[in-house]
Amino acid sequence: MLLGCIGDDFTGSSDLGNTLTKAGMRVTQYVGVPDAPAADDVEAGIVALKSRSIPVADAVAQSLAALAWLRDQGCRQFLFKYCSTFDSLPTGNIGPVAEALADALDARQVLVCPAFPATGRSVYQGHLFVADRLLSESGMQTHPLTPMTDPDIRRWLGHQITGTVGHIPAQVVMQGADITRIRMLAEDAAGHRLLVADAITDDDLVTLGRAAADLPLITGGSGIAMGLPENFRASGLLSATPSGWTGQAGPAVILSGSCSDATRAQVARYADHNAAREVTADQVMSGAITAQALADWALGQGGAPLIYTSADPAVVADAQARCGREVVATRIEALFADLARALVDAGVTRLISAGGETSGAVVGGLGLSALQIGPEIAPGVPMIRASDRLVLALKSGNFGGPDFFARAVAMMEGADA
Ligand SMILES: Nc1ncnc2c1ncn2[C@@H]1O[C@H](COP(=O)(O)OP(=O)(O)O)[C@@H](O)[C@H]1O
Ligand SMILES: O=C(O)[C@@H](O)C(=O)COP(=O)(O)O
Repeated sequence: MLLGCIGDDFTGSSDLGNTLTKAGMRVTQYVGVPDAPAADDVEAGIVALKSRSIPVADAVAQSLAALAWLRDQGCRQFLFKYCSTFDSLPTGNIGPVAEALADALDARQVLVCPAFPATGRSVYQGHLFVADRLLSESGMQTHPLTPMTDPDIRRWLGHQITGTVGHIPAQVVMQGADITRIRMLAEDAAGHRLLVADAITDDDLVTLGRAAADLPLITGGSGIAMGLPENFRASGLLSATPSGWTGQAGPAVILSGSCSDATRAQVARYADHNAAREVTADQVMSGAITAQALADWALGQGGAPLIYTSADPAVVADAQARCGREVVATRIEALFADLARALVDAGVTRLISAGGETSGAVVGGLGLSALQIGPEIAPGVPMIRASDRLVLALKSGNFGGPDFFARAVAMMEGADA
């Protein structure tokens, strides 16, 4: 294994897997820290954690355990993947995990770059944009778990870390990898270890990847990985043969716990023409609905039914105010975990899950350990083979076009979308 990656959620990890696979690496995504060695042919291993919204100390401990396992697999470089919308609280986990990994690796210059231009995320003057909106006006300011109310990534990260934050401006990145490296050294000399890097285009990300060829630790969204495979290829370290992929026939079900604007639009579009069942937070909290009852409903429908808790920000806020943010989230996620297990036990072979925390619960509920990353359904969302009879898609809340669910159902069967 060459590149060792730690993802702070499951959709994010598969997004990273997608970037690395498209750039020609053989990628496996692991569900938590494995207790056995990796297969010999894995070139990039991604340990997917569910550490985005857990207490800081737990996120640090789990990330260090993942790092230790990846080091044991012989990795030469490490990447910490978080969300392209920098999902974290001001007291949150990205900074402390990055600092702990940097300490463990003795890393002096650590890039921090959530940019992912293919999905509209760019970083300019240290500020994160989603398309033409600042992060704090993009819808992310009402995220159920990590409301992003400040678009200045340097300031947000500064709340989280013990050290100081440096900056690599776009004007530097655009001058190429050598000038970028010189700026990184200057930031290091000024005492900054975590360096927020601007990136507006894929070319900027490739430049940053080239500039980071010798760095032990890189952090960011999946975009920051774009330039890394080429560094390994240029050193003659990558195998030329891509791994094969086949689709999966059989029953399909869609589960959606994401409340993002994009997912709610996808839910509305899909529900217009397909069997769809909404589950409310109150039904989950009161126990009025069970996973088995929902599985029975889904299995009785034709086509690929959708079960969703996705709701408007006001509805979510109301449930959280009455029951507590974490309690509601935990109960809904537990329902999705039980539901996923019941569906797969009953013969479902294609499962699509929308939402990072939701997908973590789904994959956890299925008791999976290693996932093969396949072709892309939409930017940031690959198909994933979980076993010889189960194919998954783990969709980030914000990703995919309005017809994502129908497209995923078709592509996962092996049909053209
Ligand atoms: N109706 C609802 N009320 C309150 N919380 C909800 C509701 N539906 C989903 N949630 C919770 O909101 C969170 C959504 O996060 P996630 O699945 O990561 O989606 P995203 O990818 O959009 O961030 C989950 O913890 C989920 O359980
Ligand atoms: O970087 C991204 O935007 C995604 O890969 C990601 O991390 C997904 O997180 P969710 O939006 O919570 O699904």
